[in-house]
Amino acid sequence: MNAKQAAGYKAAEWVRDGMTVGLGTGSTAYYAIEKIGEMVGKGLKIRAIATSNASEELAVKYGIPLVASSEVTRLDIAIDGADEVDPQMALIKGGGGALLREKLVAINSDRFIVIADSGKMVSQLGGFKLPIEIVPFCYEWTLGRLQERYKVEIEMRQRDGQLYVTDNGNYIADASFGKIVSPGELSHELKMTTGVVDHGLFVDIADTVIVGYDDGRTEVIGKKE
Ligand SMILES: O=C(CO)[C@H](O)[C@H](O)COP(=O)(O)O
Repeated sequence: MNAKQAAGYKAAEWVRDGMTVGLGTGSTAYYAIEKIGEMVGKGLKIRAIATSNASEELAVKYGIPLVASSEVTRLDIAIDGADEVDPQMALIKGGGGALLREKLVAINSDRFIVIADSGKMVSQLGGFKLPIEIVPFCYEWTLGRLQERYKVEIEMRQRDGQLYVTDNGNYIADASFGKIVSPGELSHELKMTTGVVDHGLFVDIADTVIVGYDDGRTEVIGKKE
């Protein structure tokens, strides 16, 4: 068992009969979805909302019943990966481009469990490029305003030589902050920038972090039991 698998499988222990579950995106969330699928196969009764088209496909593959957002007011639990986790459980997410749906699902869940291999734990956020989701209309102006304001390298994410397009039809700009001194302030400021839809800073959202290690051990850190 690898570190991501250990964390993903451990998180599935919090999923109980009758719950509505948010399914994250990425290679760590993959293992949680796989395990939950196995539990559903053995009779667990849940409904789920996926944070990306890719995770929705996985849920279908593993036989996890999906529910429309119109039928749900709140989720019981959401389980998702992260690119960086600091000691206050603030996160950088969005390496896989799903940050907007991930944040929507996380903030509408009674419990948000982050699953991460130990390499994601950092003393200060910012080593990983911060993904910022921006609208395609006049995106060059939004990019320019961000570069002017923060004076750090910010580049448009590309895939196959084209601008990367999110599941929501937006673009992503990746910002190399290096060190983020005040994640809360930056989060608020970015959110106030016209043209920015959302960004990958998740501050005061995570309830629990499950850290996975290469030897298969896990460590549970958190505000909630
Ligand atoms: O935020 C995400 C996707 O938008 C992922 O959760 C994050 O990038 C971590 O991915 P992985 O588990 O593959 O390392």
